[in-house]
Amino acid sequence: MNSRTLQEFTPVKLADRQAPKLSVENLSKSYPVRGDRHLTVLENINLEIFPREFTCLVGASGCGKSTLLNIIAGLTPPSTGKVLVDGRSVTGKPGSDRGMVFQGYTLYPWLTVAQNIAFGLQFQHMSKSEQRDKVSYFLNVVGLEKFANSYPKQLSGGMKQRVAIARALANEPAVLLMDEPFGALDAQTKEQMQEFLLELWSKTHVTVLMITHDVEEAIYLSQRIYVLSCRPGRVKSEITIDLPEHRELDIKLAPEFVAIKRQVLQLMRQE
Ligand SMILES: Nc1ncnc2c1ncn2[C@@H]1O[C@H](COP(=O)(O)OP(=O)(O)OP(=O)(O)O)[C@@H](O)[C@H]1O
Repeated sequence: MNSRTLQEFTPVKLADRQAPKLSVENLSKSYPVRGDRHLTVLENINLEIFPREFTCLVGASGCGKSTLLNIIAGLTPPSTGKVLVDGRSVTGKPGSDRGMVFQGYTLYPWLTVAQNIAFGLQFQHMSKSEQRDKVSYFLNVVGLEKFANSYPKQLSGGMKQRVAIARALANEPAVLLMDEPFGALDAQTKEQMQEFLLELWSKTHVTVLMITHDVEEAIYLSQRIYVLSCRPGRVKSEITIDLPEHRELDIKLAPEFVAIKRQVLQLMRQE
């Protein structure tokens, strides 16, 4: 395989931060409402996401999280401000720089698991054998080798999201954007997927920006959390999650975890 392998990724301590991988600068979004009035959904948002960091954006329902992620992905235009990946302004749909995983299952039902993962690769200059190598590599990464020839309808919800994550990772995005990827899963599968995602991140150290309204999920997965205020959505607080990088699910019961959860919930309740 020509592309880098997962083993080549090594974690970077927050203290050794490089230039941000993704920045959002002075971004606002308004929608026209009746007459000549406007509804401001996002106001003057500034974010920096650093290489190999897992960052979550939390906020109450309706505060503009999906709108912000869709703007970063290029699916919705901002009213003002800009989004930069590696210092370059980005426009247009998600591509090789920004991979996207949505809450709903977005696999192509007529394609097998392997074909779904390969989907984006056909648009890259890559030979068939390179594509095959890459697909089997990412099938292995998400633990679905035995399901390569299955169709999405034969998979559970958690497995479908693993395929969606593998498809996004196969394009080697600079940043992986995730919009409530486990929102549709039952509580037990959700925890299994959180464990899976954290393990995957510790192997790949891919740069992730994920939105969720589940505070526990955000703390468990992230190194840093941005808390959004509501109406309009503004960055209310930035919290560094000072927990060990290797986390078991039981950490959710640890006093230091509960203290961070209390802090974040209090910030959200003040809305
Ligand atoms: N196309 C649109 N036109 C007008 N208002 C919109 C449009 N899209 C979103 N909004 C408004 O923007 C606000 C933020 O919506 P958004 O879906 O981004 O919030 P959210 O934080 O992701 O919510 P949730 O957690 O419930 O998914 C809402 O008040 C919504 O009604």
